[in-house]
Amino acid sequence: MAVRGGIPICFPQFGNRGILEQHGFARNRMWIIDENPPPLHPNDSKGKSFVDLLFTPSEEDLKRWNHSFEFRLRVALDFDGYLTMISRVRNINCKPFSFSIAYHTYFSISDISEVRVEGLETLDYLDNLQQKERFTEQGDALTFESEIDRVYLSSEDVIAVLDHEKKQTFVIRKEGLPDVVVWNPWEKKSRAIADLGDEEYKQMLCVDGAAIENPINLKPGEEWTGRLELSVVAST
Ligand SMILES: O=P(O)(O)OC[C@H]1O[C@@H](O)[C@H](O)[C@@H](O)[C@@H]1O
Repeated sequence: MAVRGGIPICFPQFGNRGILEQHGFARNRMWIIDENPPPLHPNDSKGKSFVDLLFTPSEEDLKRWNHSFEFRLRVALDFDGYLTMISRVRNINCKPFSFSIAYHTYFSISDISEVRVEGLETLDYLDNLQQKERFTEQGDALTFESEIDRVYLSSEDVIAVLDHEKKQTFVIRKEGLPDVVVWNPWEKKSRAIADLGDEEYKQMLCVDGAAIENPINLKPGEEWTGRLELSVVAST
């Protein structure tokens, strides 16, 4: 089962890079509201509407991935339309563990042929369509003419998804998330995905802030923080 839209959290595994189900279990679990989370910086609350969520592994999860953790997620929206998602993962066990994470962000776009992505030029990437082999991107912004499923490595922290037809640009700002996944299933794979209409690939593009190539290591008691901020600006 997958969540086909919004921003599913892939954790503690990305894709099939591990022993767990595709993209890990966090996206298919119930998170609870965290009434009293450890404080964040005051700027993360000021002028924002937000909710704090908490996910801890069930007995069943622990049988398959034997690491106790607390995953806190703040989802905040401010008056200017900035959406911020702050993840805090704490190791509450007595042994270290490592994990991967991706904010699997589905952007709604006018038409895949009208969109380009800036910020990934000249980077190395792992191509999931070619056994995760490593390639280097050319100097141009990314445009789309066929299926794409890549993990771009160690990018700058600002990526832009420009939509010519809608005359708008999604701006992705990320911290603690060095990698960027770009995914569009295109026509053939869309037909095989039960919860995606045959033509819906044209109106979607996933661009995820992620930490995949180098998993994050947490010693007992340590906490990792990652943040993703999305905004939409008018463009020509
Ligand atoms: O169908 P799922 O599990 O939501 O995954 C969708 C896609 O997610 C992408 O992030 C992966 O790179 C693709 O390989 C995968 O097909």
